Amino acid sequence: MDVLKIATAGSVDDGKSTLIGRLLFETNSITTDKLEAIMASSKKKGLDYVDLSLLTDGLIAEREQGITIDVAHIYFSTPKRKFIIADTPGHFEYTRNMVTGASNANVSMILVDARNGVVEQTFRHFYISCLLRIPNVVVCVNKMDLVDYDQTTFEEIKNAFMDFAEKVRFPGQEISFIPVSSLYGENLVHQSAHMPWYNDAPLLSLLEAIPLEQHLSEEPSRFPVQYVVRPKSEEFHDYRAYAGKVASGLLRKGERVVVLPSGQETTIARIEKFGREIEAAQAKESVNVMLQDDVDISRGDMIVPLSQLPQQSRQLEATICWMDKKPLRAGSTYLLQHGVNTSRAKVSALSNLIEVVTLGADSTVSELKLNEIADVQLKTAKEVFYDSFAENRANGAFILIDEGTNSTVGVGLIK
Ligand SMILES: Nc1nc2c(ncn2[C@@H]2O[C@H](COP(=O)(O)OP(=O)(O)OP(=O)(O)O)[C@@H](O)[C@H]2O)c(=O)[nH]1
Repeated sequence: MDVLKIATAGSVDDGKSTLIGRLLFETNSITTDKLEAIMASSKKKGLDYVDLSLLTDGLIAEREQGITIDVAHIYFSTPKRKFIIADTPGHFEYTRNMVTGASNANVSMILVDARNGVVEQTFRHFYISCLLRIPNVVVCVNKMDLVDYDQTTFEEIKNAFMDFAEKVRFPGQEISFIPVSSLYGENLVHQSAHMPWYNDAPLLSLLEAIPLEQHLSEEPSRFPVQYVVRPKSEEFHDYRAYAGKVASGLLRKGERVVVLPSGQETTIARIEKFGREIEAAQAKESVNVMLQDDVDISRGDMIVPLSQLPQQSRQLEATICWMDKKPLRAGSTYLLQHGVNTSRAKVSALSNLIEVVTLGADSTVSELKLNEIADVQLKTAKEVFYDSFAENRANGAFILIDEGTNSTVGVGLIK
């Protein structure tokens, strides 16, 4: 069964936790003991309904204690599909979590409170969804019960959103709107009786029907080597394979390839998956690759087709989303992690600070503060073999790490 990855976003109190809780409840994804616990705490809080937001809020509390993960992943499934929701807190300063949670999402689900309409945070989340080239955006206009299920309110929000979206969306990006009430479970799994003017599918049906990305296999093929397989046993002493996950494209047996960074040419002799030979491996498949010639390969090297070589440089131009309290300044040095490779990188220039709401760009930038987005130029110590993010999501993104604290401080999308 395929898996749809959803990144959620909204401002504080838009109802994200309630929506996710309700979706889990209505798809029977909550265990009896959890449900009983939620019912008990709802009662204790004096509520006359079951507060399903307690379910995901509980996960967030667990996460905050755990410290190690920024984004909670919530799993559920229907007979048609499996779903993973990356739940990111809605607060302004947590946009960074949204960036890390959303980086390989199929869908960005953006919540809008029907009473407040489109707010700055909505623009920001949509802008980031576009930067990350998330192919589907679903805007849930929530709390429709609090605006008397009014169609005009919904249409106005939709128009305001689209006025902005038309300026930043990329070709092929799908945007849908659904009026919902998460508290009462309307238009989530079942059609709402209160909104007969809305004739499209409820949220779950829409999520079940979203096509998964097919284009990954059409991208240039990139195979980063995760480790070299050389069994110790006598019986296998000639066996040598390179294990990894195809980052993009299609890797074919018999294809002429180049090993980077060494530049040695060879041919793919055999591809194995779970010990069985296959003719080709596609994006996201984990396989062992065997080569015709004895080449020297180590972890972090990349196997690419001779006919589709990536760019190669020590100077990168990228759009950066900054995620650290300490601002980014020109001249600073970071660790740049690109796939399984790392290199030290120095910020040589900063430009075009994006004003997300007005879409203006300030060309004179001295520093980049938390949550800000701008263009940077980087000089790396090692050669980087990259594609532009627009061409190849997997090989066109990197993160910047602060060497002192070892934390991720920025996400870069290569131009
Ligand atoms: N009337 C009404 N209230 C709702 C609806 N959805 C959520 N709420 C209420 O709005 C408040 C905030 O909901 P949450 O689900 O906690 O909001 P959130 O977006 O997860 O908030 P954070 O976790 O702080 O980002 C709660 O009191 C919910 O009961 C809705 O559809 N209708």
